[in-house]
Amino acid sequence: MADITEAPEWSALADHQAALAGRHLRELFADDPGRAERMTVTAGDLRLDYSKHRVTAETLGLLVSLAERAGLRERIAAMFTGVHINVSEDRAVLHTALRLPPGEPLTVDGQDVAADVHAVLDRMAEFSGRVRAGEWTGFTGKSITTVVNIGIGGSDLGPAMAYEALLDYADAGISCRFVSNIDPADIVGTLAGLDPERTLFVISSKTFGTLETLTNAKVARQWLVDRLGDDKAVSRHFVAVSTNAERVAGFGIDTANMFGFWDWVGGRYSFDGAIGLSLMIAIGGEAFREMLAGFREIDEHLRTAPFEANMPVLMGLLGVWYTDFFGAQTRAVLPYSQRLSRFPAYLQQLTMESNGKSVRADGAPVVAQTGEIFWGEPGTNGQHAFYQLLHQGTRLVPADFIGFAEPFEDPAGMHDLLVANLLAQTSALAFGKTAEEIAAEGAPAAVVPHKVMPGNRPTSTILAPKLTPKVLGELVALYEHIVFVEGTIWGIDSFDQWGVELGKVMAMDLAPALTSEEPPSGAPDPSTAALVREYRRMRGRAV
Ligand SMILES: O=P(O)(O)OC[C@H]1O[C@](O)(CO)[C@@H](O)[C@@H]1O
Repeated sequence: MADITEAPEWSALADHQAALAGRHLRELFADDPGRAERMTVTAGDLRLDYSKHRVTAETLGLLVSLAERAGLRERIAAMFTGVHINVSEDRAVLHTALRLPPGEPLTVDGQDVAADVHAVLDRMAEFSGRVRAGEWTGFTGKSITTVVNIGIGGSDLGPAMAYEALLDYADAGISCRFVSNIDPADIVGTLAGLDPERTLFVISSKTFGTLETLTNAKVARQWLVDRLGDDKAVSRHFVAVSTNAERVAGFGIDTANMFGFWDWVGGRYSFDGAIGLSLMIAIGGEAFREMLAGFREIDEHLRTAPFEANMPVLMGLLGVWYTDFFGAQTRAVLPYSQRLSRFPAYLQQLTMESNGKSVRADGAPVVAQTGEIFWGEPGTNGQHAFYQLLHQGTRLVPADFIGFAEPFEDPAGMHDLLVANLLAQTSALAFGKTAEEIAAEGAPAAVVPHKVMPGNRPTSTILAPKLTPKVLGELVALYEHIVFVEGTIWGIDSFDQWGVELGKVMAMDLAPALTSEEPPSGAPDPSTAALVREYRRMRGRAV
C-alpha cells in the first residue's frame, strides 16, 4: 500500500503551504473580509469558527481532496457498520453503537449489538434509579450518599471528566469520587472521612486485570469489611463494570451486579456506556440519555455532512495541516469553563493513546508525523501561566478555544468577563500587534521589540449555548471523530494501544527487586539497577 505522503494531494498541499506560509492572518482577513462568516460550521449545538486558521478556500479544497484520497468516506461507513478496522486486534470499533437510538437495529458479527447496548443501558438506569431513590441500600440498610469509582485510563478519565462537567445536574444528593492511581495517597485520601455504611464502590475495568484498579479495589474492600465487620457487606457495597464476568466473580463481586460492555468498545471510548455508571448515578438516567443524544447528533453529522461543512472532518484535517505541513508538535485545548477542567486530561488519553503510532495499519513505518500532543488548562487560568509562549514564543501552537453562552451561576457578571477573555485571546493570537502600533503608543524604542505580538497564531473557537449533558456528548463525540479523521489520513490503527504494555510487564518484573529481603540480583539495565539500589537504600533495605 502506497503511503499517503506519496499521493499527489499530499504534494499539492506541500506546494500550497510553501506559498501560504509567508502570509499573515491579517492579510488573509484583509483580502477576504467575508471569511469570518463563511468559515463557520454548525454541528448540533456546537458552532465552530475556523476563520482564524492559516487557510484559504484553496487549502480547504486540497485538504478535502486528501481526505477523499485517504478513503475517509469508506472508512466512516466501515466504522459505523462494524467492519474490523482495529486490525491489530481484529475487532470492530463500535463506540458509536453505544448511542444508537432505541429501535435502530445493528447486527455485527452475528450479534444484535443494538439490543445488547439497550439492555445494559436499561439495567444501568434501573440500578442508578434505585440508588438515587435510596431503594438500593448498604449492608446496614442506609441509603448511598457517595459513589467511589475505582478505575484508571478510560475507566476513570471519562466518568471523572463528565461528572465534573455536569456537576450542576447531580441532583440526587449523591456525590462521586474517583480513584485511579496506584499511589496509595489516592485511595487513602479518597476514603478518608467517608461513611462506609453509605458508600458504594463501582469497580470499573474493561479487562478486570489492571494492577492499579484491582489493588485499589482490594484496599477498598478491606476498608469496608474492617468497618462493617462482615464479608457479606461486600455484595451491597461493590458493583462492577467490565467485559470479563469471570474475573469479576473471582474478585468476589456478584455478577448480578455487573454491568457489561464489549471488546468493540475501546477503553478511552467507553464512558457513554457502562463505564459511565457512576456518572449516571449522579445525574440520573434521563440526563445520561440526553448526553447520548448529543453524541448521536455528532455521529450523524460525521456520517452525513459534506466534508466541507463537517466539523470533525475539518478539525481533523486542520490537525494534519499543522502537524505535517507546518511542523506543529502540539495542540492546546483551552476550555473557558471551570467545569471542563478535566477535559484536556481526558483528551490526552483519547487522542494520544489513539494516534501515538509510528507504524501504519498494515505494519509499514509511517512516513509523516502522527499524533498531536494535546494539552491544556481552563481559561482564564492558563492566561496567567503558559499563554506567554503561545503569544510570543518561537513555536507554533494551534489552539482550540471552547466557550459557552449561558453560565449556571453568575455573581457580579463574571461570565461575560470570562467570555471577553476568550475572544480577546483568539483575536490577539491571530492579529497580534505590530512594532509601529506599539511605538505609536509611546513605548521606548528599546522596549518595542519585547512588546511586539507577532500574531498569525491559529485558533479554532467552539461556542455552545450551555454546558448541558447533550452539549457535553456533542463535544466528546467531536473529538472522538477528530481522532478518527486524523488516524485515517495517517493510515494508522487508532484503536489499539500496544505501546503501554511493555512498561506494565516490566513493572511486575521489577517489583520483587524493590521488596525482596535479599539484595536483588537482576534489573533490566545498569541505570535501572543503580536506581533500584538507591531506592532500597532510601527505604533501609539490604543493597
Ligand atoms: O479498563 P481497564 O481494562 O482496567 O484498562 C484501563 C486502561 O488501561 C489501558 O489499557 C492502558 O494501559 C487503557 O487503554 C485503558 O483505558
